[in-house]
Amino acid sequence: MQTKGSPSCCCSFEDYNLTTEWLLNHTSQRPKVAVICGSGLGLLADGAANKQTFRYQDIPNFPVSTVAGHEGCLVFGTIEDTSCVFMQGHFHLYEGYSLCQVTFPVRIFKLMGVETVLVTNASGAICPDYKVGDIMIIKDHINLPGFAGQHPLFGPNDERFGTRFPCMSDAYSKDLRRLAGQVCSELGCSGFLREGVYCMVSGPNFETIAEARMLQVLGCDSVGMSTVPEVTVAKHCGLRVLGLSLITNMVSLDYSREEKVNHDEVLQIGKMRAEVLQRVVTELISRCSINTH
Ligand SMILES: O=P(O)(O)O[C@H]1O[C@H](CO)[C@@H](O)[C@H]1O
Ligand code: HPA
Repeated sequence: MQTKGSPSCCCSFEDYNLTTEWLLNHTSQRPKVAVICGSGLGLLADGAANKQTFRYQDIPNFPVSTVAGHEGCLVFGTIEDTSCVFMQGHFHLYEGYSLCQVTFPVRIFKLMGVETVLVTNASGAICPDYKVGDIMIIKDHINLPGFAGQHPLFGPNDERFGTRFPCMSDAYSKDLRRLAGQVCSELGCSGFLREGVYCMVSGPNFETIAEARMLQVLGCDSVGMSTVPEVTVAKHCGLRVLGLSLITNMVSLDYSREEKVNHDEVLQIGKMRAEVLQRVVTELISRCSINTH
């Protein structure tokens, strides 16, 4: 496999197979649900039992995490009867990885037998009604880097994973969104629960005010630097997807606003909401298997 910075797909089917075989030989878990933990949200794995952890650097072909708040561990475990795998830390374009590398784990999960992917992230609110600490069920997304030619499915299509032209109008499972809404209200989160449109930007800088205003005009409710590539690849290979975004900051839409966003603040809000998010994720997973596609 090529290293950082490749423009289009740099992973062959053999690369995916080798990593899958390695993992299947090193764990007896056969996960049905994968959870991708966003910035500061690695604690989501704490709800699992019978945990077995691998550091990314020890897994053949796996990229490594380079950003604070991303532990860089793959954790297998069980929640009730459901076997799961948690990515404590995911990868970003701004780290210098190609989108093929960013999405590499998703295809590994598919080959391991995963059926459902739960993506989580930290994002900034564009919608002025949102508040810091809100949990947003992702209803839809805008792939801004994709418009500029940065797309994880660029290059020859491998039909073993999916079709050349995947449909994205139902990227986020309606059933799972409904279930997430139910679980959140049962756990007392209705007061800070939202549903909205997430927009991916490449980062690593946070938005200028003019950019933020543009995103608002485009219909975005929140903005972040991840998730969309993983969801696109997951949907391409037939996985069902649920996305939860934690609103960690308000994006400045106004030149008179003095606050400046920074990554430490993002991680701090992650810590503040980690426990409640963990309960939501654990409950969702325990109910996932009894809910069909
Ligand atoms: O999307 P995740 O990785 O959760 O994190 C978000 O927070 C980081 C910026 O603080 C960026 O990585 C952005 O994408
Ligand atoms: N912008 C982009 N990415 C982010 C933000 C933001 O305000 N907050 C967390 N990730």
